[in-house]
Amino acid sequence: MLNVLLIGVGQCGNRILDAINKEAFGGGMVSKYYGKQKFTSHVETIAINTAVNDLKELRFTKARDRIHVPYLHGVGANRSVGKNCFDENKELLLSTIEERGDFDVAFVIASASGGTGSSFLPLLIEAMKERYKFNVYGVLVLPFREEGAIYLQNAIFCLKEVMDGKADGNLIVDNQFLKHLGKDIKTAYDGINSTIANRFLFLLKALDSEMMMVTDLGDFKSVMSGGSRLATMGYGEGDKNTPVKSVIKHSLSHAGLLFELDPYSEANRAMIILEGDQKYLNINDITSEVEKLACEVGQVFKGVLLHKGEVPRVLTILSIGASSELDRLFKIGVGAVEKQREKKELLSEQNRLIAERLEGLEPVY
Ligand SMILES: Nc1nc2c(ncn2[C@@H]2O[C@H](COP(=O)(O)OP(=O)(O)OP(=O)(O)O)[C@@H](O)[C@H]2O)c(=O)[nH]1
Repeated sequence: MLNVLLIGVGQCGNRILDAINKEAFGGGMVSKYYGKQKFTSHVETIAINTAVNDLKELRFTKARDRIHVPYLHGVGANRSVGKNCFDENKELLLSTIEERGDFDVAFVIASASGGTGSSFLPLLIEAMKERYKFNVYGVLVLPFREEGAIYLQNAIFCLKEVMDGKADGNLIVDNQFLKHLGKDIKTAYDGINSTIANRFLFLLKALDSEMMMVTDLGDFKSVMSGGSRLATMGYGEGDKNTPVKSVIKHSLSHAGLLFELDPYSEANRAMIILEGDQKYLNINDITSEVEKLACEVGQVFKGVLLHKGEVPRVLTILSIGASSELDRLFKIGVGAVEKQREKKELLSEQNRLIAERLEGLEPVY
C-alpha cells in the first residue's frame, strides 16, 4: 500500500483538496469524521493557507488537516510577500508534514496566479525535495485569461520557477480551457475542481494497483519528468457499447484534456491507464491506439485495471514538450508585465512632476 501526501495551498489549492476529500469520503457532510476514504492507498491531506477564512470555507477536509499560516487575510496576490511569508514559516510547515509520517509520493496543489499558493508551491516543493527522499509533484492551476495583469504575470513567473525547479514533474490544469464546465464562475470552479478530484482518485488507484500490464510510480515519474517538466491529464469514459478506441481517443481530445494540447505533436511521453470489464477492453484496439500515439510521441506506458461489470474508462498522462498554448500564455504574460512596468513608470514620472511643481511652495491660508 502506498503512503500518499496531498497538500493544497492557497484558496484554489484548498478547494481542490476539499473536492478530493469530498470524493474520497463519499460526499456526506459528516463522512469526514465517520466515513472511510475510498483510496486503496493511505492518503494524508493538508490544506495550507495564509487566509483563515479560506480554510473555514472547506467542508470536507478535517479541522486537523487545515493549517493556518498567520498573515492577516492572504498575501493579496503579491508573490514577493508570499515568498517572505513562506521563508518565515518553512519550519512550521515541514514539521507539520513530518508529524504525518513517511510517504512514497506527494502532490502539492495550488493556483499559479494568486499570491499564497503560487509563491509557496515552488518553495515548498524545493524544501521537501531537499529534506525527503520521496517524489514530489506540483499540480498548478492556470488563470482565466481575463483575470487581470497581476494574475497573468504571477502565472508566468510561477510556471518558469516550476519548470526550472526541483519537483519530479508538474501537472497543469487550465481554468480558461475548462471554462465551459460551468455557466458562471462558481459553477465553473466546482466543475473544474470535481473533474480534477475524479482524475486524481483514478490516478492514485492505478498507481496502487496490481495491473494487467505494468505501470507504476517509476513509469509515472518517467512520464512526468519528460519534456518541459509540465504535464497534463486526459480522461474518457464509455458505456457498454462504446469501442475502447473511442474512449482512448476521447481522453486525448479537447473534450478530455485539462489543458489545450495536441498530444500527437506536442506531448513528449505518455501513460495510458485503462479500467473496466475485460469484455470492453479489446486488446488489439488498445494496442493499435497506443501504437498510433507512440509513433508520434516516442514513449507510451500502458496499464490495464480489470473490474468485472464496469464500463471502460481511460486516464492519460501526457508530458508537454513544445506547446503553442504555453507559448501564447507566456506571450500575454510578458505583455502584462510590460504594461505594469509602463504604468509604474508613468506614475513615478507624474509624482516627480508634481513634486517639481510644488517645490519651494507652501500652502497659503
Ligand atoms: N479551478 C479553480 N480555480 C480557482 C478556485 N479558486 C480560485 N481559483 C483561481 O485561483 C487564482 C487565484 O488564486 P487563489 O488560490 O485564490 O490565491 P491564493 O493562493 O489564496 O493567494 P492570495 O489570496 O493572494 O493570498 C485565480 O486564477 C482563480 O481563478 C477554485 O476553486 N477552482
